[in-house]
Amino acid sequence: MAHPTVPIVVMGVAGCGKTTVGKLLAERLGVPYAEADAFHPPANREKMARGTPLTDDDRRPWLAAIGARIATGTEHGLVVSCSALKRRYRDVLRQADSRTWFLHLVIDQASAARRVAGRVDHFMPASLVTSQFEALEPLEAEAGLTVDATRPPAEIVTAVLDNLPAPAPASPNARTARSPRAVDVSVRGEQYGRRTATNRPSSTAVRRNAPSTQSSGVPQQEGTP
Ligand SMILES: Nc1ncnc2c1ncn2[C@@H]1O[C@H](COP(=O)(O)OP(=O)(O)O)[C@@H](O)[C@H]1O
Ligand SMILES: O=C(O)[C@H](O)[C@@H](O)[C@H](O)[C@H](O)COP(=O)(O)O
Repeated sequence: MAHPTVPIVVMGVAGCGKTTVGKLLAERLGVPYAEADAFHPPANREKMARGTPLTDDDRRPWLAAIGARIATGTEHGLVVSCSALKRRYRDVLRQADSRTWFLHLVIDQASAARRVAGRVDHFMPASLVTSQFEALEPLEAEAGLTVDATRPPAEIVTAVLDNLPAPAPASPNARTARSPRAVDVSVRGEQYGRRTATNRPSSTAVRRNAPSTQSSGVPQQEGTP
């Protein structure tokens, strides 16, 4: 059965697992999944395939298209992958629906490069991973969750399900709905701030981002428990 949610954007640098985790999360929620790569104009994909990073101007139509998809997805829920590397890119997506909630999959550069290099049939070369980290502005004081991307995908999805805000009713006012309330959750048993009865501790390294909190997560190495 479909589990209606706020629009969820799975964000982070290339190779962090946006597609892998996003698809699994959408499946668990029973909501549609949209892949950000499908929204790139062909010129963007060709540029990246040549090993040239995209500029803000290159990303503008891509973000607008993803925003348009978010704006039409409020009724049935949506999980969309989008690197959304800079805060102002995320602002574009929040403008589409102010309830938009971000899952930042945090990964170290070596692991991301290894994953991208190991991927076959994908236009993104590993040489672009450095530029992705240069552009990255981590999710901070924004509605969402920061999770260690080297945890198993199923564990990451469980952490999301544990922390996802209840959706405001889908309505014509959805675009002006308030953002979820600011709450922190524990990180590997350590208390990083307030917790409420609705937030169960999770064994996955997570941080719930919110407008009044700072994130300071330390990503774990691939394969660590
Ligand atoms: N949590 C994870 N643990 C181990 N490997 C992963 C994980 N998430 C993704 N991968 C692998 O890393 C590679 C990149 O994942 P992908 O989902 O394509 O990332 P992105 O969409 O962010 O570029 C793929 O080979 C995928 O199988
Ligand atoms: O903004 C960008 O520079 C690109 O959109 C980039 O962030 C994205 O990562 C590529 O589309 C590769 O796709 P993957 O993230 O799936 O590797």
